[in-house]
Amino acid sequence: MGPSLARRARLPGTAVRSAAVSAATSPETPPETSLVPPDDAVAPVRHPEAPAPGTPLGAHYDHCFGCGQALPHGLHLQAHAGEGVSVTAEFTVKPQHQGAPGLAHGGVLTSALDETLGSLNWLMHSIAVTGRLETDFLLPVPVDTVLHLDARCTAVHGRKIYSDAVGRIGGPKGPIAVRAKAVFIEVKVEHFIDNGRKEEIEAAMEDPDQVRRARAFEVNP
Ligand SMILES: CCCCCCCC(=O)SCCNC(=O)CCNC(=O)[C@H](O)C(C)(C)COP(=O)(O)OP(=O)(O)OC[C@H]1O[C@@H](n2cnc3c(N)ncnc32)[C@H](O)[C@@H]1OP(=O)(O)O
Repeated sequence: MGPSLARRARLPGTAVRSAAVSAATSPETPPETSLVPPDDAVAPVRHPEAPAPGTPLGAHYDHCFGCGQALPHGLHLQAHAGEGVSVTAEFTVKPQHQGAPGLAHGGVLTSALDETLGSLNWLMHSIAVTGRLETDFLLPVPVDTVLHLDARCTAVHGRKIYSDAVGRIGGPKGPIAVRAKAVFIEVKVEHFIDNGRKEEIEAAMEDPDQVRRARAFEVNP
């Protein structure tokens, strides 16, 4: 039998060293923004026309990796509006989401958290993108598991929207398998129009369904 992973000798050249130059402190890279809201941050405000608690939010864009139904390998995450600025969501881990054999890939779990956190913006009628997202992986998540996600916005400071989320397994009250904190940054719709690939932007803007067209960019009609 081979050595256990823990006992395996370190490969040549893989000794842990501290980086000589930190990308975060190089002149071109802005410093990391804290995930803790500053003291003068304000409470998030639920938009008066936000969907009532319990309402399914549906997919904001058919081709979204997180919630779209058009991608067979996507997460097909189903989110529901909660009280205040909160959402719940479910994501079932499928074989195409594996990292280690039979277990969900960590990046996929982070995507599920990102998508759930992103849908909070719909309740505030703001358009925002993920600026920073930090995930703690607490339990392995096997294939076929339903991940029960719960996200809430905690504070707003200028364009910065602070939020956190947990993902539980074994039921909505089960143990926390993953949790995340995030800062989303409010943007204008031009963020997508100017940066997205032309084909998809044009197709989304030509959608005759006004709500679907608006939701592709999470802009409330
Ligand atoms: C339609 C919705 C789909 C939802 C899908 C799920 C969510 C996603 O995955 S979105 C995709 C992933 N995210 C991205 O692609 C974003 C890429 N980044 C960018 O485009 C830009 O860096 C962007 C827009 C975040 C910020 O750029 P810019 O508008 O120039 O911001 P800038 O004026 O420098 O900063 C504004 C504030 O935000 C803060 N900030 C900027 N970037 C970040 C960041 N990455 N992390 C944390 N804070 C940040 C700044 O410190 C500043 O704070 P303060 O007002 O206190 O000084």
